[in-house]
Amino acid sequence: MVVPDLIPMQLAQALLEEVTAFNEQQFQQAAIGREQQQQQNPFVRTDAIRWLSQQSSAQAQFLCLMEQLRVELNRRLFMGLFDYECHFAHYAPGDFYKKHLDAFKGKTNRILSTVLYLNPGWTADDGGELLMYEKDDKQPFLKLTPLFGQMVIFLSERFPHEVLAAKRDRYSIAGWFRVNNSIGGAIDPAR
Ligand SMILES: O=C(O)CCC(=O)C(=O)O
Ligand SMILES: [Fe+2]
Repeated sequence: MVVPDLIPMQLAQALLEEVTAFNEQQFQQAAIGREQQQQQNPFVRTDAIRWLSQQSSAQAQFLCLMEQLRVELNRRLFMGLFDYECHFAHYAPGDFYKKHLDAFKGKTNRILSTVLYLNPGWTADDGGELLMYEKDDKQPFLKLTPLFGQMVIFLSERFPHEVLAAKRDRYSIAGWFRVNNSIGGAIDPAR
């Protein structure tokens, strides 16, 4: 699902101002894999991330809206979503994220992926598209320009996707609605 304006434009603007004001030390190099198996792999992805928290009113407002969406998805679609985690992402010119799934069946608590784009004045010529694939297809069924304020929402286990390199700095908030897999003393999600 692609939604052009899920959140108020003023809030998207405030989030953009925050993400562009962070310096390099306030980002971390993005990794792949879960918890202890986490590793950095510059052949797979080269973006930098920073997890959202209640540290600013814009972040708190965004998390609050996503909480409302979680409750509504559970109410109307019985998705059993337990929580939501998300991070800012900065792709410098040339950065990419190769084709991947956000979750693997039976090995995940991530159910629904969301990406909010924070790139005013982005044109087709800037690159940085999100390519979405059906299972084993070689050709994407969707090539999405990361337009300001636009959010894409998709099933984490279902759609492989990739981020093409861009000519400009590319900003977004990537997030995941998760289920609670805690069982027999093993707490999952961890936090
Ligand atoms: O930024 C995007 O368009 C997608 C990012 C992504 O696939 C991820 O962070 O898992
Ligand atoms: Fe992804």
